[in-house]
Formats: sequence, C-alpha cells, structure tokens
Amino acid sequence: MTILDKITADKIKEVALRKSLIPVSQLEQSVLFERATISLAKAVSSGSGIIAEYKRRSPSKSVINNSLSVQDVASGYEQAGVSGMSVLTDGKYFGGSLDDLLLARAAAQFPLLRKEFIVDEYQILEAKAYGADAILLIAATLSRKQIEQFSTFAKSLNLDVLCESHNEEELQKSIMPSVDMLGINNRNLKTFEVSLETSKELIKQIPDEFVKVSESGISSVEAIKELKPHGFQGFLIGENFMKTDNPGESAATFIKQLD
Ligand SMILES: O=C(O)c1ccccc1NCC(=O)[C@H](O)[C@H](O)COP(=O)(O)O
Repeated sequence: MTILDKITADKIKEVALRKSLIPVSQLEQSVLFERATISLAKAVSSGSGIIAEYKRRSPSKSVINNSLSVQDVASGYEQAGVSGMSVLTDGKYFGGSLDDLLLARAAAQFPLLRKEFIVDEYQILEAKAYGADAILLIAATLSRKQIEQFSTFAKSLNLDVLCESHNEEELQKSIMPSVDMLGINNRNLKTFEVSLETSKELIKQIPDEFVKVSESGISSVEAIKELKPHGFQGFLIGENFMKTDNPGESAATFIKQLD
C-alpha cells in the first residue's frame, strides 16, 4: 500500500465521520457559503503566479514549521504579492485543519485553495463554507468520472478547480472543461522523489486553454525562470517559504527577483 493509498483510505473514513457530525444543511448556512469567491485561475494568470502554501509538516518531511500562525503567514503572503495561498486542511499527515482555512480567510482577501485529498462532494461544500475560492483534485486517487463529478460540483459553487497529475495517464483523464487549472506535481507521491523534468515533459500535452501550474520541489527563482518558457503561469511553493522564520518576507524577496 502506498502512502497515497493510505491517506485516501483514512480520508474516506474521516469524511464519513465528519458527515455524520455536521450535516450539509449546517455547512450551507455558514455566512461564508454566500460569499462571492475570487478566481484563483485569473489571479495566477494575471499576477506573480505564485501560490504560496501554509505547510507545517508532510509525509516526506516530518517537521517544516510548527511555530507560525496561519493568520500571520496569510497576511505576509498577501503583502508579498503572491497570487493565492494553498492551505493544507488534512490533520493526520500534514497537521492542518479546516480552522486553518477559516483563519486564513479572516486574515486576507486573496484567493485561497483548499489543499485536501478530496474523495467526496461533502468536502467541496466544506471548502466553500470555510472560505476557500478553489479546490484541489488529485488525479492519482480519482477516476475520470469522479474528476468530472467533483469539478462540475465545485464550479456550481463558483469554486475554481486545480487538478493535479504526475504522469501522462493522470493528465489525460483530467482534461475536461470543468477544470480551470492543470497542475503537474513534480513530487512522485509514491516515492517522494522530486524532478522539475516532470513538469517540462507533461506540459507538452496540456491544451492552451488551461492555466498551467507547476507544483512541489520549487526551491529557487532559477527554477521558475526555467519553467516559465515551457508555458507555466502558476507555481505552487510550500517548503521553500515555510522553512524560514518569515514566509511572507521570503515570498516577497522571491517575487522581487522574478522581475
Ligand atoms: O509534500 C509531501 O510530502 C506530500 C506527500 C504526499 C502527498 C502530498 C504531499 N504534498 C502536498 C503538496 O502538493 C505540496 O505540499 C505542495 O505541492 C508544495 O510542495 P513543496 O513546495 O515541495 O513543499
């Protein structure tokens, strides 16, 4: 069993429990449920393109940063000029929560991505109720039918959809009109190996109309300069900013060097 299989199996159980505790009607009554969302896809294609992540820990790195509040990081990222922020809401493997999403929403106005292992429409309702503007779908864990179902449902709630792949088969099943952004994950989620070559190779198969995002293992301005000519507009960066004492300041310095 790979780590991704394990995360997905745990997530299915977790979501069943969450559903029994908080009914859909309660999520729909959240004040944030009626909020006008901001398009992450538009922000990425018109701004710096950086989607900066709030990441305490991960299966590949036990501790990245446990000492910074999500509110401080969100306002730091916003001041730095990132296009949006990714908030990991998984508790068991990443130390995140839906409260992180809510607190980031309270601290900043820019687009927020709920970074989660989506296995059920219920999690998309949660994303909306806790202030997200976009959701992530991971093609490795979903069928084409599920990607279509979840992305169409997200669009009906005015949430943008980033669908992530790591190989040709995953990418091909993600290409559909209800997806706004196609992400190429440079990290193999089975082995944790990272290579920017994955982005450079797979982007050749992404049709023009999609916003193209390179994800994971981006640790320098040079990497962005290397990826941009291949057609990437978005760059999802976690550890590189979060390993510092001031992720907002690190993002600001990074973005200045992009000019
Ligand atoms: O980061 C991991 O170890 C990981 C393991 C298993 C599933 C997902 C994982 N990461 C989620 C992400 O997509 C990254 O946090 C994100 O792309 C940022 O990556 P990085 O810049 O390398 O921190």
